[in-house]
Order: sequence, then structure tokens, then C-alpha cells
Amino acid sequence: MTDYAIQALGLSAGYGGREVLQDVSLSLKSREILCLIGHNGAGKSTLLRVLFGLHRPSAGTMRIFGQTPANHTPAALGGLGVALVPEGRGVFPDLTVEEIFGLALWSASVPKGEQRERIEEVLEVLPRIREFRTRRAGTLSGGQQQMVSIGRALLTRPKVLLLDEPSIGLAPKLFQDLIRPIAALRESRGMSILLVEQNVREAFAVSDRVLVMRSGQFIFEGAPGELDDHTRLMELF
Ligand SMILES: Nc1ncnc2c1ncn2[C@@H]1O[C@H](COP(=O)(O)OP(=O)(O)OP(=O)(O)O)[C@@H](O)[C@H]1O
Repeated sequence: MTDYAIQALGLSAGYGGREVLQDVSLSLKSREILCLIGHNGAGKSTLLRVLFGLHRPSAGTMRIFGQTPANHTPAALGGLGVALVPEGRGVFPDLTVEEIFGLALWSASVPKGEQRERIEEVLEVLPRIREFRTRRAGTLSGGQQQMVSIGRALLTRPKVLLLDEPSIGLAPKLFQDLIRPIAALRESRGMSILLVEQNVREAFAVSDRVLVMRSGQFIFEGAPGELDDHTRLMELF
């Protein structure tokens, strides 16, 4: 068994002939929390979409726990244990939280007899969802919707969680309340997490390693403590 959750080598990707990711290589260790930061448009979301099979790279290879996905689709990557929580939550506003979870369980082909247990597992991590599970997602606050979005991803029991800017629209304290129980899944469930964030203070507090991206390339890799000096951080942005 390899020690790496993700090994990506030489990934390039873009849109309509414009290259956004340029020969990017990244490794995420098993049980590691890696924080990816960078300015708007640097290519962070594109990288997550490539890693989840939503966007096909024009070059490069990927292995998940040492295995090459059979094809470059979310079904194949999901089958190897990868889940993405997209930027902007993406919850269906007219559906209740229970319906959203039901749909996620159905599309992941989780047998009926196991569905209750899966939901209970998610409620253990994010207990506040219980209070609003019968409400339509469109009536929930930003933080509550973010919990639903993360909860939906956890229902598939991922081994690798890709989180795209979960703090957007949340007050720092709310983000802290959200990210800490997710980060704890590394210990309790052996999960590996790739966290794209702008809220560096809270994100660094839970991360083992930081990558900084600029114009589709990594320009820094190191421990969060190396960027405590904000002047350094500003130079990199
Ligand atoms: N579907 C798309 N079609 C065309 N161009 C796109 C598409 N999605 C993203 N881009 C472009 O690709 C570049 C990288 O975008 P991406 O969303 O990956 O950056 P990001 O680092 O996640 O930015 P942000 O922090 O603003 O979310 C940007 O120039 C963006 O305009």
C-alpha cells in the first residue's frame, strides 16, 4: 500500500486552447492536510476539477492510492475514494436536506439498508445538520448550506476530500466551527484533505503543508509556519 493518496505528475489543463495549469505535479500523503492558496484565477479550482475527473487534463498522469483511474471521470475517481466539495456549495435550493442526502446516496448506489448508518455518520461529524434536515436548502444560511455540501460529500465515505474554498461567505468563527471537525477526520477516519482556501489564518491552523499557486504553477511549498511572516505571504500572492 502506497503512502500517497494522490500522486499527480505533469498535469496541464485549460479551456479552449488556453492553458491554465502548466505542468503541475502534486502529491498528497495519506492522512495529510494540504492547503492550496493563490490569487483569483490562478487555477486552483481547475486543479481540483481535474483531480476529481470533471475536467480532462491535456497532459499528465494521476494515481490515487497507487492506482491509475480506469478513466478520467468523477465515477472512476469517486470509486477510488475521491470526493469534491465544489466552490459555491452547489446544493439544490428547492430540495430539503434529507432529499439532497437521499439523492447523493442513490447516485453513489448505497444500498437502502446502509443509508441510515451513512447519514448518522455524517450527523456525528456535523451534528447541527440535524436541526435543519427537513428544511429546503434554499432557505438555509451560507454556513448551513456549506455543512450540507460537505455532509453530502461525506456520505460517500471518501478517503480523499477536495474542498474548494469552504469559507466563502462565512464569518471566521463559523468557518472555524466547520473546518475543525472536518480536519479531525484525518485522525478518526484516516482521511486526506486538499483544502483550497483564501482564509489563510484558519486554514493554516489545520494544515500540515501549504502550496502557493500563481498563474497555473506552484511557486512555494512549505510548512504553514514558514508563512507566518505576512510580508512573505504578500510577496507570494
Ligand atoms: N469553464 C471555464 N471556461 C473558460 N475559462 C475558465 C473556466 N473556468 C475557469 N476558467 C478560467 O481559468 C482560469 C483559472 O480559473 P480557476 O477557477 O481555476 O482559478 P482559481 O484559482 O480557482 O480562482 P478563484 O480563487 O477566483 O476561484 C481563470 O482565468 C478562469 O477565468
